[in-house]
Amino acid sequence: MNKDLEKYAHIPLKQLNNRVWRTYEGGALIDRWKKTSPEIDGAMPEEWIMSTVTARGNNRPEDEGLSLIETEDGTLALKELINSNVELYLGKALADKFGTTGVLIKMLDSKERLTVQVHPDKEYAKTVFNSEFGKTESWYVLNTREIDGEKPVVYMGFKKHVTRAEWRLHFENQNIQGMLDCLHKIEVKPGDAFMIYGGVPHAIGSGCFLMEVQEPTDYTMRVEKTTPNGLTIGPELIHQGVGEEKMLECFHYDNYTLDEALEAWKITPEVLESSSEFTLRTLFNKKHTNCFGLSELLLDGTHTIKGNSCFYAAVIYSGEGTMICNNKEYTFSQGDEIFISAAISEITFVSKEPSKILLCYPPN
Ligand SMILES: O=P(O)(O)OC[C@H]1O[C@@H](O)[C@@H](O)[C@@H](O)[C@@H]1O
Repeated sequence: MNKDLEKYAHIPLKQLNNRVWRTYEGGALIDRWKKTSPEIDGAMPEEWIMSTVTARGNNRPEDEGLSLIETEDGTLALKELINSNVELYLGKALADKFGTTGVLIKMLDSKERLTVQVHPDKEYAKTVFNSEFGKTESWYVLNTREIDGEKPVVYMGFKKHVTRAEWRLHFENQNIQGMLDCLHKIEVKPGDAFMIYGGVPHAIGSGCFLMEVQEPTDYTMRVEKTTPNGLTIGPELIHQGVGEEKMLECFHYDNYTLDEALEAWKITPEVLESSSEFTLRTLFNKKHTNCFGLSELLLDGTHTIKGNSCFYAAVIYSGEGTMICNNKEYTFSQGDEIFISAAISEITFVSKEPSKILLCYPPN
């Protein structure tokens, strides 16, 4: 424990940009959101937020994915700050239960379709990876673009006719169109929100800029050995070292009509509180999962957020203003990613321009 680092638990902490390599191309809309130019689609299509976990890629830097914070003591990993006093930063409940943040947040922008994939549920994660966390995730679509005339879509869930044997055959034959035809294809627009539980097959189509709040692991089982852009995916990234047979067991072979799929996974946001100065909406909450939460604050004035003894992250999607915290004033603006530790009992956000602030919560 480093006592000197405890002081940072009492101020809002802005993280440095934190782009991560993936197998798919994209990222121009992350540049646009960050107001950096030129806006470039490339191999770093994700921004990882409040990350205390590293990314799994081949021949990539060992600490890729870890969030860094600029402080008076220099640039420090968020993980190091938290470890200086886990209870102070994360809150007692989380400190006792996991000892880590328990959540990972990403901004993801796809120029090409991602590979068809699945993530572990908690049971698979425990038995196969000896991990407390699987990778249940959620998508909140923020912006879209049409790429090569293709409407933005996502794929999820097995259609009614799909069997385990058919899925295996498509994998063995690398029949990508066959795999895509097994899944429901859903056109998306900004504001759409989906839960993607561990075990559910899915793929994000091209042209989706979304926020993903998820369990904090990077376990992805991919069934495509070549990406749409022609990149070869090595065995390690196909099955994470557990072999193809075990990889195929990660899927839940449940079948859905399109209506059943939408009913199970598409979320309707609900207004929690509103006034002439703000609207607070919940997207993902206890009704959907206890792994994480996401709310959205639309601010045109002042609103105070009381702490509830756990940390959260405020991601500024648009707008600018000030935050008043422990009698000091700090600025916020579009593109900021702010860690607010459990030690902060309240923060007052005052907008200078109408602002959209995404509030991401840990497990509850
Ligand atoms: O398989 P690649 O292209 O690396 O993409 C992996 C990405 O897939 C998405 O569906 C999400 O699960 C992201 O959290 C993940 O980073």
